[in-house]
Amino acid sequence: MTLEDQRGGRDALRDARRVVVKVGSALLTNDGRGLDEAAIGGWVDQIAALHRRGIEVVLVSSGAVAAGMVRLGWQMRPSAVYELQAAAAVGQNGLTQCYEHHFARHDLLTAQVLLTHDDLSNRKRYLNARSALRTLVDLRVVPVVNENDTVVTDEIRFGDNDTLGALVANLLEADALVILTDQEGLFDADPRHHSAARLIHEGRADDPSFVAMAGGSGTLGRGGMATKVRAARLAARSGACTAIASGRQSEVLTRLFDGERLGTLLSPDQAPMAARKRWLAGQLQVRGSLTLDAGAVKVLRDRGSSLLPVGVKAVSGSFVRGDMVLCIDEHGERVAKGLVNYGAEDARQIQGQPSHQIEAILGFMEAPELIHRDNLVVL
Ligand SMILES: Nc1ncnc2c1ncn2[C@@H]1O[C@H](COP(=O)(O)OP(=O)(O)O)[C@@H](O)[C@H]1O
Ligand SMILES: N[C@@H](CCC(=O)OP(=O)(O)O)C(=O)O
Repeated sequence: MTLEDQRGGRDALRDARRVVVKVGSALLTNDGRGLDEAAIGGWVDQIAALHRRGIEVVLVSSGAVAAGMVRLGWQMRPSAVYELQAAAAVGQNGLTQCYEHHFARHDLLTAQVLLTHDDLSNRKRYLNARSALRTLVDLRVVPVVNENDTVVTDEIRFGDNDTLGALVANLLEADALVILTDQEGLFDADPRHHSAARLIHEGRADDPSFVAMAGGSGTLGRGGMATKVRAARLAARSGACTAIASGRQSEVLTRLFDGERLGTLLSPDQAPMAARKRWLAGQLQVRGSLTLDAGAVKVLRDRGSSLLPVGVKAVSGSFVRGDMVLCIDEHGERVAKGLVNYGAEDARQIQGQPSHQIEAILGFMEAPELIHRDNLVVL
């Protein structure tokens, strides 16, 4: 990797506007039990500082099981999935309270968002989660995301919130994913077992040699570095770079976003916008098509605008909200592809109408656009 590449990678963090910060269990708990409230307060202070700089932050936080164990008076982390789920359900309240308390010191509101991996692969729920998170972020609220542990089993068993962090970065097309853990970053071997292990400073997210270096966790049943490297690959698909760093380093977040060379930075192999568009285009099968009038074709192509119902002349196919549809011009030529906000029946009713009429026609309004520009790829 050239010096130029290294600088470029760190610049991506310095220029980031929307970021996902994932705080792992290994870090949140001192000894695998209970929350390290003072440390949480420190990360909250840094996130608040990023907020003041105008950076939008979504937090993905583990720690529910650990907090629940303390509340229930359990000394040992249970191995039965149903007990882990019970602990997570009890502990999630403590986790939420802790974040709420610390963010309130900075006059910031938090929102609890519990998701499963399935929510993010189902198209409709994907769009719902996306619009809810975006609205929260626009309202300057800090979403605190965790796995919905009472309805999943695999994730709680493998303790992997790294993947969830990457999926949220994809969902929001974040510029960066920061994974805070108990190690300084990715080493060329597990530093717990190899004292001579060396820190990887920068690399490509899809470099296969990193997968070989990354081992499991020190603690039974957690993802370790392997899930972090995989998360970096996943995040790169929508153009996000991933930083893996120690949450114990002072001012780690603010320093990373100042462009300081901390931890490991894994970058996408494509320019973020190209990666983002390719990711969107490759998402799904096309389920239908919208025929656009000449004015809509022009604003989509020239200005990258959203598609409003007023610019649609015909709707074909049967699709539901969240499906991918093709936009064509009046001669049948392909113009764009995107995730549609309304199902085919509703789209037929609102085609050609101004957005302020949507509610009167359908009795509800999901969004003023038929396809939001962020969900649209011009072909
Ligand atoms: N190559 C590696 N570099 C750094 N840490 C590694 C590596 N391979 C395995 N690990 C282990 O991964 C652990 C961090 O993962 P994990 O315990 O799942 O943390 P978290 O709860 O923050 O997700 C480290 O404590 C370390 O023992
Ligand atoms: N969702 C669970 C476990 C998630 C978890 O531990 O993930 P990780 O931080 O990646 O090791 C919790 O909040 O305790």
